[in-house]
Amino acid sequence: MPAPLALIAAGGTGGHMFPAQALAELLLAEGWRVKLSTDDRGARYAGGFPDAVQRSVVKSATTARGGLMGKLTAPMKIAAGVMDARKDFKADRPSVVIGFGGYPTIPAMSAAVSLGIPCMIHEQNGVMGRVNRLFSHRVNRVACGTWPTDLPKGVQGIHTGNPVRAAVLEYSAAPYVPPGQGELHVLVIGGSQGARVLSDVVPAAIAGLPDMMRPRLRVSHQARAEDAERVTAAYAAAGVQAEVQPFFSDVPQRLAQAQLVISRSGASSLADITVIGRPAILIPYAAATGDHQTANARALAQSGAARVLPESTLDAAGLTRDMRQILDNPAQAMTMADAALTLARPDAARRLFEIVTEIAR
Ligand SMILES: CC(=O)N[C@H]1[C@@H](OP(=O)(O)OP(=O)(O)OC[C@H]2O[C@@H](n3ccc(=O)[nH]c3=O)[C@H](O)[C@@H]2O)O[C@H](CO)[C@@H](O)[C@@H]1O
Repeated sequence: MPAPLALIAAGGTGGHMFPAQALAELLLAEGWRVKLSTDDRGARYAGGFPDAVQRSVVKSATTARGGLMGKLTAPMKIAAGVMDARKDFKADRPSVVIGFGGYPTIPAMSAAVSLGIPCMIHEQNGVMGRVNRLFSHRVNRVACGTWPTDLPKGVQGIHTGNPVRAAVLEYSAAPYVPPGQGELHVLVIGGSQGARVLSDVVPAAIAGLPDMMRPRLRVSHQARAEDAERVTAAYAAAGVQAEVQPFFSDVPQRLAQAQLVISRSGASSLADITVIGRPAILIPYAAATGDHQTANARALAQSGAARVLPESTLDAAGLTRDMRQILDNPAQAMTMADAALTLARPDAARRLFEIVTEIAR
């Protein structure tokens, strides 16, 4: 008998793909076969998936954003995608279908529901996304990465946490070195696509730190390619050593080394920060659907793991003050790092796997 097949559907941003990758890694380790269904945008984030994961790139409704023509043709594209998925499922006979949200999951989730294949969704955020909402009443289980989560009426969620990649787990609860008299490592990350606001405000805030502190700083700043030059110049002008990249492939190591993290509050970024356990200043993306990044950050703020700065009141001087309160205060930094660890769910992938085995046919 061949090993059971799990069909994982995810797409759009890295935010949906990274937790999917974590579950795929565990399923393979447990002897399952895994197939990933995503669209061409999601496929750009599939590089980290193990080679053993089969890939299927679906026609997705993401093109619905492509102006009036895109909107008019979207229903047809979705219908064609569902038909393709139904055909594939009849041939592949997956034992279970797991959706991680995003438009590219519509074909797989629709096909699973209509063919009666056991299926579940994982919602990463503190407010459930549009596509997951569509299916939340029709799947066998709803797993939640953030807790509490704003779910549609009548939907019961199971708190699993957001699974993190194996590379993050390697540094799970790695000892924290609080800020002292030596080098001070600051990691600035904006999510899978970077964040312009961090490039606008963080270098200016760092330039406002005391003369005695700046030469000791070692900043890793993720900036969009188009912002990289001015960010690099701003750090150089402030006499601060900084590495500026559009995407750091070694974020887990950099997190482990950091005395302080400044970040958006995307679900996986927060999962990484809590699993490794580092103090953070969080700047939620105000335009995220349902303001879910503010909801994501709430538990960290309430437990004292992070300071949360709303974008509407963000300014360089205020950020400088918040940075100093952490970098000048090792005991406070240590307390924040410990509080982050109390929210960690390093076993999130395992919890998801348990639900998978419970519902699989
Ligand atoms: C702008 C936006 O709408 N973002 C959403 C998107 O997240 P988005 O894709 O922006 O970001 P997440 O924070 O969820 O994930 C980013 C991941 O990339 C890693 N990383 C980041 C920078 C870097 O240089 N290298 C690197 O490896 C982080 O450590 C993290 O593991 O989907 C998430 C899950 O639905 C949501 O919570 C976010 O609100």
